[in-house]
Amino acid sequence: MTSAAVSNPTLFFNGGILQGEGVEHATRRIKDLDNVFQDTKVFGKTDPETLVYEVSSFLPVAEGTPGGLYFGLTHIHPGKVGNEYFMTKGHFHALIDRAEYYWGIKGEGVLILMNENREVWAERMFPGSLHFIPGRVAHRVANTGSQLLSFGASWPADAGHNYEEIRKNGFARRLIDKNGIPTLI
Ligand SMILES: O=P(O)(O)OC[C@H]1O[C@H](O)[C@H](O)[C@@H](O)[C@@H]1O
Ligand SMILES: [Fe+2]
Repeated sequence: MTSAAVSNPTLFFNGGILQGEGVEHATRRIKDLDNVFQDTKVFGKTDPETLVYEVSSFLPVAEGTPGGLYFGLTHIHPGKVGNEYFMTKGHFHALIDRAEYYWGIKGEGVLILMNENREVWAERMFPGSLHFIPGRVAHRVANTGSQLLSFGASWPADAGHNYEEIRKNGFARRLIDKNGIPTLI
């Protein structure tokens, strides 16, 4: 029981699923990830319907609203295309100076970052890890474990996504499984 002034939250994540009014769900399958993985031969032979990651997001204001804040929960399935881990497309923000937080909730992964000079670095992601992604830095997450990787995200509503740059030129380094060890090459 709660008093009139103390209500239940309208959003919650239960067992990793973001629920509430206005929550949107999206899936990314192999067929949606053209130009993401290096091994095009193995990619072409992979079932196009294979689920790679799922994103649920709460977008309370219209995209582009200054001062608005978005929330996302992403689940990346374990798997590889050749020796490269399942990962997100990755993007710069359309308003490139906008920053973002990611944080690890479940599983093991690596956050891959790249600045505008195409310098790449990476941070280990695990339950409780917190990642501040400054503006002007592209970001992508790979699931390096054998379980689902779940992470949260929060970013400004006017940040937008610039996928084109990464789709065309990729990241300057790739994270591969080298004898069982996640390695940036
Ligand atoms: O957009 P991607 O690069 O595919 O990454 C997947 C998603 O990860 C996080 O949840 C981000 O905050 C979302 O904005 C993004 O859409
Ligand atoms: Fe982002």
